[in-house]
Amino acid sequence: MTDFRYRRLKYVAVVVTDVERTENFLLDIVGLAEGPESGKIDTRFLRCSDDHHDVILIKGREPGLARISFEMESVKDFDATKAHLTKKGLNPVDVDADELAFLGIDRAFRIIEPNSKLTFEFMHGMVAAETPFVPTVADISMLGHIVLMAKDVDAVTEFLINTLNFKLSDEGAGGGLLRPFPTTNHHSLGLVRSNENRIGHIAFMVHSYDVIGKAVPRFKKHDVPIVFGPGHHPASNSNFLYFLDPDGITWEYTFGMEQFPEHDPRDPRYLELGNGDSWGNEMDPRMGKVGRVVTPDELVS
Ligand SMILES: CC(C)c1ccc(C(=O)O)c(O)c1O
Ligand SMILES: [Fe+2]
Repeated sequence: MTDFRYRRLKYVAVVVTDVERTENFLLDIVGLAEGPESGKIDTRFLRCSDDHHDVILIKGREPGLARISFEMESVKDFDATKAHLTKKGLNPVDVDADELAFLGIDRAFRIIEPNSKLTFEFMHGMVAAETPFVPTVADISMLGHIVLMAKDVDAVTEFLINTLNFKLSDEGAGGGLLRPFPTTNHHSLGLVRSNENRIGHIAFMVHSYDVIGKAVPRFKKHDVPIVFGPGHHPASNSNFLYFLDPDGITWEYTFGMEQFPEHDPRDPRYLELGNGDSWGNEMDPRMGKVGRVVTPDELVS
C-alpha cells in the first residue's frame, strides 16, 4: 500500500545554541506558547496548537535541523507507511517507549531521507496540552511548512513523491513545493537547491494579513532582522514575512495559502520560485543560510 494518508506536518525539532534565548524569542516576539516542562535543561517544548508541542528546541554547538515529524491520518496509515518503508529497505526505527512518553506521542518511527540525511519521523497520536493555545502577539493558526535547502533537490523530490506519497504542488528552477497526500495546504515541505542540506525556513500559518503587518514594527522594536517581505508568493498566493531568530535561523509568517482538494487537484505549475515575490522585494542574503541538517548521532541529547 503506497497511498498511505497523512494528517499534517506535526512538529519540527530544531537545534539552537541557547534554548532559553530562542524560547524567549519564540514566546515573546513570535507568539508561540510554552509546551509542557521537558525536565531537561537542553530541551524545550513550544506550541501553536492545543497539542503537546509543535516545535522542539534542542541545545547544540551550532544551529541545525534535527528532524521533521508528520502525523499519519490513522493507525492503519501509520502501519502501512512503516511496512512500505521497511519493504523499500529504509530501515524504519521505532521511537522507544521512554522517548515516546517524553514527547507525548503514542507511536512513532523514524527514517533518514537518503539524499538530504534529514530525519523524517512518522507518528500517530500526540497528547493534548493542559490548556488550549491562546494566541498572544501573533494569531498563529499552525506550523505550516518547512523549506529544506538541499544539495540534490531532484533526488529528494523524487523520494518524497515516489516513496513518501507526497504530491508536487508547484516547482521552479530552484526547487519544488510539495504536500503530503491528502493534506490540503499548498505545501508542507519545500525544497530549494543549495550547496548544503540545511533549513531554508520554518513557517507558521497565521489567521490574517494583520499578523504580518503588526509584526513589522514589533520586529523592528526588538531588532529582529526582517530578511524578506512583507510580500506575496505567486505560487501559493500567500502573503509572507521572513525573519531571523537569535541564531540566524529563518522563520516565516504565511497567510492565505492556496488549499488543494484531495480529488481532481489542479496540475503543478512551473514557476520562478527563487525570488518568489510578486511585489518585487529583494531577498536578504542572510535568508535560509543557517541550520544544517543534523543526524541523530550528532545530537547532544
Ligand atoms: C522562497 C521560497 C522557496 C518560497 C517560495 C514560495 C512559497 C509560497 O508560494 O508559499 C514559499 O512559502 C516559499 O517559502
Ligand atoms: Fe515559505
